[in-house]
Amino acid sequence: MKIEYCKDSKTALRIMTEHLTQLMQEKGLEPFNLALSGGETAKQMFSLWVEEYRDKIDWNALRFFWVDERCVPASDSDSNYGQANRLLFKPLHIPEEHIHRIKGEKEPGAEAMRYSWEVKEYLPLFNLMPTFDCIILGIGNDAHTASIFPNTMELLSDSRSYTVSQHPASHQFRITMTGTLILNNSPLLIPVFGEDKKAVIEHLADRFSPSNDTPAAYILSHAVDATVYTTE
Ligand SMILES: O=C1O[C@H](COP(=O)(O)O)[C@@H](O)[C@H](O)[C@H]1O
Repeated sequence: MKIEYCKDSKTALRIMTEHLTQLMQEKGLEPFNLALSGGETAKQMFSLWVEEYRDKIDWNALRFFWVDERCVPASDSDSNYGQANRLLFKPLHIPEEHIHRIKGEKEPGAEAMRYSWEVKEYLPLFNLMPTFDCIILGIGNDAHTASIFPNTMELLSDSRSYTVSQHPASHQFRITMTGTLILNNSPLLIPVFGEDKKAVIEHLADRFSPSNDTPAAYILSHAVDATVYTTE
């Protein structure tokens, strides 16, 4: 695991995006299967991509999938897909057939199974499980990642690809990629910023242990190729 300390969040997102374009160039062949996260960090990233990367990324080569989704309709301001659609896909005219969304409006258990199948159908397999060309992960101020929270640690080693989770405070249902799929040989790019995350960031380099037993610590300790982009 590497940590890149940058002077501000925009610089961190630019360096992360250069890493993404390098991965795209290395793969060469289309399509490039990218899993997106949601939340505030993703909003900043989408705005930057539209402002500065409109002509610098081969958008047509990308196929978009999600790390997690809140179980709400796409029109809800909480929807991770809705946010990406408004801030990225519409401004860049991304074709609908390149977007593989999790349907947050459907019954969560059935949708988690359906999406696991959709991902399996489109992606190459590694260790009999789908593998993405890149996963952009987020980390919350409680050290959750994807929608795997400190009280749903069992989802880190769940053998399914996607399953149902629940936010510990709001009790909102979520559909999340499991730790097993996150760790299935995909490069992980992880932008993490903000005053409210300072305490989490301080522990990012620490190994997963009984005294550091958070979802983020588990993923970062087990990943073969993970880079965190943060501020000084
Ligand atoms: O709820 C979520 O939170 C995490 C972190 O989001 P942020 O707002 O702290 O940037 C995000 O990665 C995840 O996709 C989202 O559903």
